[in-house]
Amino acid sequence: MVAKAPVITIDGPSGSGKGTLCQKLAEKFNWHLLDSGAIYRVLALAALHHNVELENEDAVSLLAGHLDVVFKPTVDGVRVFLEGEDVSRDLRTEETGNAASKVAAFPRVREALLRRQRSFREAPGLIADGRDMGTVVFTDAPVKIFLDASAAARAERRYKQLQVKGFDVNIAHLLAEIEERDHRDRNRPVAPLKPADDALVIDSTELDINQVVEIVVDYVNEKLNLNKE
Ligand SMILES: Nc1ncnc2c1ncn2[C@@H]1O[C@H](COP(=O)(O)OP(=O)(O)O)[C@@H](O)[C@H]1O
Ligand SMILES: Nc1ccn([C@H]2C[C@H](O)[C@@H](COP(=O)(O)OP(=O)(O)O)O2)c(=O)n1
Repeated sequence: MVAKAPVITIDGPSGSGKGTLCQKLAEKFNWHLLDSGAIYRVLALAALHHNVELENEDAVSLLAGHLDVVFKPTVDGVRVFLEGEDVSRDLRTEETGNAASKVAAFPRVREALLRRQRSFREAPGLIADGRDMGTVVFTDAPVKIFLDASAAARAERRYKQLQVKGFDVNIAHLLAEIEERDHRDRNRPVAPLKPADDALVIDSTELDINQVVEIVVDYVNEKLNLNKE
């Protein structure tokens, strides 16, 4: 039997730094990258484009099974196309994040997206970013990380990030949205946001991104014996 490619799962709440960490790990190890949140975000946009109500589980799971999404790496990062249209900018708003969190609460939607997410697992390895990467999608991953930070720190990070991108944002509003999304993601009955039993939990509230990367790279090297070949 051919051994499956290794996976490093990075789960955690919004603004904890998952995307930034995953990008750096993918570059360092030259592994593939799965941004599972982007798939839920694209699905939410598809529902809006097709006038499908976010509360309609039947219709949204049907859309999930037929989602026409393409991730195109460019020099400025990955661009995302929904049915041929570049939706990269719409994808990153808090409204889209919130809508994604709503459709992601449906069990049949999650089921419909499982195979698509697992298809990203290819040699030499995969860095998987999300909420349930270590608990549901890649339970056999040899390295699992749960990245956390206080809600206030995460709202401030998101505020700066969106401001730089030219979005008109309000920090109190962002904090309220992050708390609402956390609550929904952590309390849904299927695949709730929580650390896997075998995950290393890192609280990044007082750490900068380079410190987080260093902790994770040391842990990966130890777990996968990358330095001992
Ligand atoms: N440890 C950290 N300290 C300060 N800022 C961070 C840290 N990690 C990430 N950031 C910044 O916070 C913002 C949100 O990070 P991101 O990786 O998009 O989080 P997530 O994918 O978990 O939502 C980005 O602008 C990123 O540069
Ligand atoms: N594996 C995943 C990834 C995202 N989701 C849902 C829940 C999240 O609130 C939304 C958006 O996720 P995303 O990772 O893009 O959001 P952040 O960048 O962390 O703000 O999608 C999920 O349920 N399971």
